[in-house]
Amino acid sequence: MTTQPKVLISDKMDPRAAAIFRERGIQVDEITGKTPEELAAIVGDYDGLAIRSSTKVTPKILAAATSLKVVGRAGIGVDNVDIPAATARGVVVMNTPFGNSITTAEHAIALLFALARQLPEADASTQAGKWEKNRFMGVEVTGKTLGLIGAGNIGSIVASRALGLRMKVVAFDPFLSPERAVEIGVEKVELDELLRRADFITLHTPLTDQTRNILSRENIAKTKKDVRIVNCARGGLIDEAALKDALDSGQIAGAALDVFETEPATASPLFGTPGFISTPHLGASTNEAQVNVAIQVAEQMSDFLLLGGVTNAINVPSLSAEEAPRLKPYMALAEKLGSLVGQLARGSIAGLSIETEGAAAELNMKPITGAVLAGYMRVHSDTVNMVNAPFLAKERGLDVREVRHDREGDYHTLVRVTAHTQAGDRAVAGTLFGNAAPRLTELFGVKVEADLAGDMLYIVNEDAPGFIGRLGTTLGEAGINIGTFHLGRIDAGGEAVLLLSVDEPVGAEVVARIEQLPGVKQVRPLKF
Ligand SMILES: NC(=O)c1ccc[n+]([C@@H]2O[C@H](COP(=O)([O-])OP(=O)(O)OC[C@H]3O[C@@H](n4cnc5c(N)ncnc54)[C@H](O)[C@@H]3O)[C@@H](O)[C@H]2O)c1
Ligand SMILES: O=C(O)[C@H](O)COP(=O)(O)O
Repeated sequence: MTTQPKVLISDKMDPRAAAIFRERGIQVDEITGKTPEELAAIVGDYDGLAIRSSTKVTPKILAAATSLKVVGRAGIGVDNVDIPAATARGVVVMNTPFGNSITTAEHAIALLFALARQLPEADASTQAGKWEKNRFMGVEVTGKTLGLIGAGNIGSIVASRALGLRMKVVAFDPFLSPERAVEIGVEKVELDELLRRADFITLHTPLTDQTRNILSRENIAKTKKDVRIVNCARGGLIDEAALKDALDSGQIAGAALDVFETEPATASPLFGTPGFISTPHLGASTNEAQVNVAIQVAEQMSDFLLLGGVTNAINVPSLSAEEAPRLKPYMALAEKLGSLVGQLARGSIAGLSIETEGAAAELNMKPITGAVLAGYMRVHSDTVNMVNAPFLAKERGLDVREVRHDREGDYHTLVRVTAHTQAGDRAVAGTLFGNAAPRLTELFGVKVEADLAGDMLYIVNEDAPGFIGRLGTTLGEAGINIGTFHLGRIDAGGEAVLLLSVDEPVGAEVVARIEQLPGVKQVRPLKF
């Protein structure tokens, strides 16, 4: 007799989630508001953990969750889940990528109006018995320019609403294709131009290494005087101290934050600053959105626990039980190649071609393509997964081609990913050693043999004597240990490509020092 799976709902969720679990024969407990220690003490009993943003699924919680098979996030952001730790423990992490997008976009628009007309201050003043009609002079939004940082699901909905308000929308998003920009009615611009032109700025990116502090002190200083800023995405996208200084100095006219660097934000230097508005991470808090995400997460988790079906998983591909063992190493290879292309991309990529050769050509290509796209797009968005990556690629106008070759090549099995850019085609390829271990074999026309794992460093330099010694000294002086070293070149004395694995990330300062070495053309830290 099979035992009934057990799910713990550890954050406040619409009751429909628990009802669905029960209807499907899953035991469910709703225990919310626990400290990490209290959660660690009880989580070991459960096969599934259903959460929103309050529960932090840390390595400690995962270590205590000895029966856990799936974490279901009723919402979008999974930055409260340690994905590598969950993956290492074989725990599937799934989210509901679209259920609360409209609601969050509407909150951004609500905050935009609240800033434009100083609604919270006017309300407080009126209810305090003052009738300060002359104190609150607002601005119209009609005809104003909205700067959208991040034009994904939520950003594009915000754009549609802003266009309806007769605003002009300019967007900065490296993944936004020119065609998609036209489709959603925005003008694609670089960040500096957005900062210079926008009367209102709204942020809709995940928090990644690239987006952290995207509104830094330096960038806030580049904004148009009297700009108004809205953040309903993630704390950490804006330098909060710099925001406070810009409000105090009058550089910016207002700022509305739904999300904070540290949450719950029960104290902040921003509180009480004139022109500052805040809400306690309410972006997704409407009845409609909470019903959507609760139903969706409970259905997805039940399908997984009862039937093995995988939908909207962040860390595993959707696969049938028969295909899984053969495809698994290929998907690891494909994801690494996609990630390599994404991390080394310069400028906009119009399309990707994915080719298979030898044994790989006999397999179902869809999961391989999904893994390439997930690796490629995850560099910029932690919400991309195997299931939604192909959909998002299509939506954003990325031309994806799959080619299966019958020919025999140098390797018994090969996957090649070619990025089509304005500057030409750039290809990377890899094979499986022992049918299991992913190995890079070709990097932009240069033959290499390298694992893609952990922290790495990519360097292009002029092939000349003495360089490797100077590079070793520079890394050594920075206390960075080299793990493996792979060198490839087309011709002696021409251009050489180096791929190093290093024991710790190479920071911006060390990268700058390497860039100063004679003959160096490009340096890029990579992470796999
Ligand atoms: N406040 C809330 O309650 C609430 C609710 C839902 C979602 N969110 C957050 O909103 C954010 C956006 O969600 P989404 O569903 O639109 O995600 P999404 O993945 O659909 O869109 C994110 C967009 O950001 C872009 N992007 C990535 N890196 C960028 C960079 N360096 N510069 C500019 N753009 C970049 C991506 O290309 C993508 O188009 C997420 O962080 C999510 O967690 C907050
Ligand atoms: O990423 C999300 O979906 C939002 O931040 C919503 O978070 P919440 O579920 O805690 O409201």
